[in-house]
Amino acid sequence: MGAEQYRPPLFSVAPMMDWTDNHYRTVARIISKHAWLYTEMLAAETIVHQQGDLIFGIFSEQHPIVLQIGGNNLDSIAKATQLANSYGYDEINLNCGCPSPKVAGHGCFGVRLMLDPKFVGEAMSVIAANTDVPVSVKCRIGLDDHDSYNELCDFIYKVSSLSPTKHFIIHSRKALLNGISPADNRRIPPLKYEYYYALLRDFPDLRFTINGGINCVDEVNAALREGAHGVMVGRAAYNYLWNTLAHVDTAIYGAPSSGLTRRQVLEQYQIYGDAVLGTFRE
Ligand SMILES: Cc1cc2nc3c(=O)[nH]c(=O)nc-3n(C[C@H](O)[C@H](O)[C@H](O)COP(=O)(O)O)c2cc1C
Repeated sequence: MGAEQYRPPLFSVAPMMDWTDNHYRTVARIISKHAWLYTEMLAAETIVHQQGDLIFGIFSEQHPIVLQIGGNNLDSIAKATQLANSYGYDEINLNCGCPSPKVAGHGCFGVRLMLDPKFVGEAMSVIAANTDVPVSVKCRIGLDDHDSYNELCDFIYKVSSLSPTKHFIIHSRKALLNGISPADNRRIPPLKYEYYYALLRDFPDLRFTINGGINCVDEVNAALREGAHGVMVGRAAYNYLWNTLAHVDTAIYGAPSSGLTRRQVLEQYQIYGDAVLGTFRE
């Protein structure tokens, strides 16, 4: 699909390990019908090992929903994508941004993949060959000393020319692989939105979602007015779930909001909870 036909989500909730799980996504979807929801990163090897409901675990209607895969083994990535097919994800995303020592350290994937754009191109081609839905990459603007705008352009250029990837989500700070914690890696390296906006200018045929430090619907709208193709919100969509999501449908999509009160949201979540409990045999 060419980028001209492909429209990235205007608003999305970021993948967040242990946070954007099935339960979070269920509540988020009750509040907003339009926000795109990303799963936590699921390692390709884990998907292949566990297979099926245990790992994907979508019990409620959560569309539009994007599966984020992590990994560096092409066979596992291919198999994980095939296994995901019957769960009807709306897009498949590859994690090229995680700095955690387990992932980018001895796992050698996550943000470490930014050093090997050729491999990312191959991985994205493998994902695209095994799914019918659009594919995307979520990355940082660089890592350690590899933090020049030229290096970021080189990554985007190679991945997009070697694969059908037309959509990149840019967490607009670099990662530091010097042993600082993942939480500090979301706080210490400064945000450089100028890199993001330069990509919009320099790659007009691609689509870019901005991410990092965007904390409320007003700031989402401001980024869209600046020309962002899409805006992804992470921590604020979790820590201030109601404030962030209750107004998204009207403010961003111009659609009626769910109009539900907090109590009604909780009641609907309870119905879902009861349905899940009903699936367990005593
Ligand atoms: C608890 C937590 C877990 C995260 N897990 C992931 C993940 O699995 N995959 C990923 O690409 N990013 C992950 N991130 C990073 C977010 O997706 C996002 O890029 C980052 O928080 C910056 O956006 P924000 O400033 O809006 O929070 C995680 C962030 C947090 C806070």
